[in-house]
Amino acid sequence: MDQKKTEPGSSHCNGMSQVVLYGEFTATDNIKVRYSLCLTELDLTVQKITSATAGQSKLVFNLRDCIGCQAFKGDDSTDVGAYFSAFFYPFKKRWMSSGVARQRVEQCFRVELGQDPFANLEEAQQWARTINEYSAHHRPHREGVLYSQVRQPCRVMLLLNPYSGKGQALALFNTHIQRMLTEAGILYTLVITERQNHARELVREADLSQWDALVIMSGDGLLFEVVNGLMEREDWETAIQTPLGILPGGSGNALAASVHHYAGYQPLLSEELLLSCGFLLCKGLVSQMDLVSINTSSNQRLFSFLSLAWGFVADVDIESEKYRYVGAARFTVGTLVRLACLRVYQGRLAYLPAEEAVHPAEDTPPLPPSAFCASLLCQPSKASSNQNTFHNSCNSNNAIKARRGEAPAGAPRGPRDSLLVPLEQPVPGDWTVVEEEDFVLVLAMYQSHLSEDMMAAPDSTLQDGLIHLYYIKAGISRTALLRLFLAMEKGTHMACDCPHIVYVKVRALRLEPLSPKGVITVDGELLDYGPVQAQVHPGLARLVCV
Ligand SMILES: Nc1ncnc2c1ncn2[C@@H]1O[C@H](COP(=O)(O)OP(=O)(O)OP(=O)(O)O)[C@@H](O)[C@H]1O
Repeated sequence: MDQKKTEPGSSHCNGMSQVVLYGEFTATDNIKVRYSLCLTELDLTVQKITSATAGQSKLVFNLRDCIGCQAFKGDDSTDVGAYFSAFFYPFKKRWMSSGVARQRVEQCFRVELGQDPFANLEEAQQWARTINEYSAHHRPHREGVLYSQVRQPCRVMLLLNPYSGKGQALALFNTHIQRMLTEAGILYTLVITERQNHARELVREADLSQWDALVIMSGDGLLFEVVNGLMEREDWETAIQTPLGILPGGSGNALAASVHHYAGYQPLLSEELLLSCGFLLCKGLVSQMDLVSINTSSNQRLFSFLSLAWGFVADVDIESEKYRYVGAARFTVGTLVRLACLRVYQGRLAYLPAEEAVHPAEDTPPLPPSAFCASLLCQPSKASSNQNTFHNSCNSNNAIKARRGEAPAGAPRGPRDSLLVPLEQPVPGDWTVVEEEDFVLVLAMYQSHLSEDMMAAPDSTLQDGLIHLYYIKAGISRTALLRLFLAMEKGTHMACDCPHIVYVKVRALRLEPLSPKGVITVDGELLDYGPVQAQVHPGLARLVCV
């Protein structure tokens, strides 16, 4: 919101863009207070014109900051006037601290052109309609990013994990998000998850034609469930195109922080980040998002939107679960604890450098269900050779389905991993095999943030078709490692000139841990420990963002 002085009695707008609507209305609580309103394609200028206050500052609201405008009749049936309210969330200086954050500003006016209540309501509706129309026009121009708009009026399934973060997601929804959705005219159904995998099962079976977006208010773990639930559907190709939205309610909130960062805003934490993500959701712009397929030797195939981690980062993520009550600070506590007992992890790492790869988008036709089954699921499992009845019947059912050209029940589907060969075979010749076998961590990122305050991959964007691979070689001192993690807050860790950290942009990778025990995480969730390989699939999903 800008504040500009104007000449007494002046009623013209900024003079920069064409005036779309002009009108004079009163305050809602005092009809003696009059305002002139001037709407252009870019902003709404509000100026008090009451004689006693003439010459006061005028307020200019940028329509880019507007999430909605509504017209309505007053509660009093004898009132012939009508009303309209516009809802803005401009960046404003924080109270008692530096920096800016989005803050809510409502502008409500009373319309009384004459004694005809219908004419008054029509005028209010015209203002609301026009403000909504021009607010929706604003689309950022970012190279290589194509935005579309969520269908209007928008119907959203909002999935909320009540136990995520410090267990306050529902309270935060009630205090911060509910009102915003109403202001933006978004129709939503709130689903509170009851158990692990509830969201995954729900989206696997849901009639997606009922929803224009699936929004997750939780940590990254619940979105991971939703992505994989969508990819397990027979119609995965269209299902995964359902726009996804993220509202930070967890402790990591890496995707939410990344989305906020991609919009070009200063870093925000906690409720301020939530308000920013709520605002982006209400604006409803959608862009493509890369997914990475993760394949394990235990025949797991998963789709990941955030990260694959082994070593220090994965250990901190899992071990710090017990400090959940401190919220986002759990990672700091976990990092300090693990630093105190720093470990070296043995393994082999290989990758396909980005410049070597044929762009996977040009080379990834959908995987025929039978081909997938042949390559991954129908290999005899240890369980089946142990005469496990459930697995035997399951495998034979799957084999029958494979012969019929159907995918096995519950099997992840998705595009073919054209850059990968089976884990039992050596990596292709154009891959780079890392010489070292002793690591402190391996971290593959495909979003900028690892948590709200850790910008692990500052160069990453939503749809760059890249995996940003970092590894830290053994031999790094505790102090140097701590310095790297502190620099990660601003994404300046590569400027630390640490000889132990390596960063490469890749399209696929393989990791074979040699240490008998360890932790591998995907999007912060535990993966079966063992050899794993991954390939990026550019723009496979869609995300509400700017
Ligand atoms: N009602 C529930 N009860 C128990 N677990 C749940 C429930 N709903 C979801 N989950 C699971 O809880 C796990 C953690 O969820 P989520 O990632 O949303 O929160 P978080 O761990 O606090 O956040 P972050 O990933 O940002 O740290 C996920 O594996 C999810 O499947």
